[in-house]
Amino acid sequence: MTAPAIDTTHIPQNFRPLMLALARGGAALAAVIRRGGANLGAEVGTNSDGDGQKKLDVQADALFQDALKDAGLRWYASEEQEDPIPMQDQGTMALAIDPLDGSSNIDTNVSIGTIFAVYPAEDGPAEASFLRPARDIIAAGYIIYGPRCSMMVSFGDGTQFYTLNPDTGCFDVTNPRVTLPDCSFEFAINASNYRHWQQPVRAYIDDCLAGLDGPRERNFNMRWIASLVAEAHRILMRGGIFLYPADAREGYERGRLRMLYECAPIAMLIEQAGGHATDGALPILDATITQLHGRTPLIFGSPDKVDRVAAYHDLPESEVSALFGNRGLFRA
Ligand SMILES: O=P(O)(O)OC[C@H]1O[C@](O)(COP(=O)(O)O)[C@@H](O)[C@@H]1O
Ligand SMILES: [Mg+2]
Ligand SMILES: [Mg+2]
Repeated sequence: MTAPAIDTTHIPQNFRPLMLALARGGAALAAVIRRGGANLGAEVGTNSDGDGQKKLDVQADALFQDALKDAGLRWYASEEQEDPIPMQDQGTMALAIDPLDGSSNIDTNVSIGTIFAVYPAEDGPAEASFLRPARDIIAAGYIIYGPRCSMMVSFGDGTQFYTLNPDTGCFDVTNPRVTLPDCSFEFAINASNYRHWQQPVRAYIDDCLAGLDGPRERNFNMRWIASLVAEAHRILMRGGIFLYPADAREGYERGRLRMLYECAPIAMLIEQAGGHATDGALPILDATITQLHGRTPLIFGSPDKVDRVAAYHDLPESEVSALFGNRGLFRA
């Protein structure tokens, strides 16, 4: 007897067909990535949002669309497709997916991933299933293709952690309930955009960079992988904070990351593990999704760190502009 694609012990019954299909798709994509070659990182076009599409972006999209064809989905919405694809007339769920996240890392053999969000399918056009309060999300997850292939998934009752066993092809349970630890003083942000950031974000990063000599009175370390899945995985493993804020570049007024299939699912995984995820001020999941490919600023990680960023947004301009000001009075 062949092993199932994922240990379903902790997976609610109604999600099992979907999770088995996603696990089969993830294991198949992991094998493609492991094999490499075949110009997987070659630019082959642009998606609806004007982003360059790599060969592996397109291949991953086709692979998941095929893997999910009998998984009980009514709609499949992808970063790589302008409009949602109808799947099964009787499907009860609608899935949004970033089939390949971190695609600038394909050629460099750095961790990349897949992110997915699941909503109940509603009657009417596809938009009725996807354009809605983000809190309507019923499941979220990512698969990380790194030195190990792992999956994090939440069905609204904690965040579950699985790792693919390459000998059996099954995602085994690594931890059925992940708690975001708070033992890290690492921040992740693309610091090359410093001059484009708004003042509260600059003030937050200035204070981290000042280390022992600044208001935080401790040294910080920095990471930037340019792969949201890999950053989220590190933060779920050991804490810290990630920021992709809005900035002054044209087209970045709402940051870079997409609400439907990047930010909302990562926010659910982080919240369900005890962390916070905001747009700088408000929880990501308290927002309404208004566009299929719409963006939002995203800040997530350990609650005290994320809340500190929100507090900086509430400070008067004079306070965030001053080098340190009275910001040492914040304790977190
Ligand atoms: O190059 P930048 O601006 O730092 O952006 C990096 C971000 O872009 C992304 O790669 C976007 O995802 P895609 O690869 O799915 O387009 C994120 O994973 C990452 O956080
Ligand atoms: Mg992405
Ligand atoms: Mg992508």
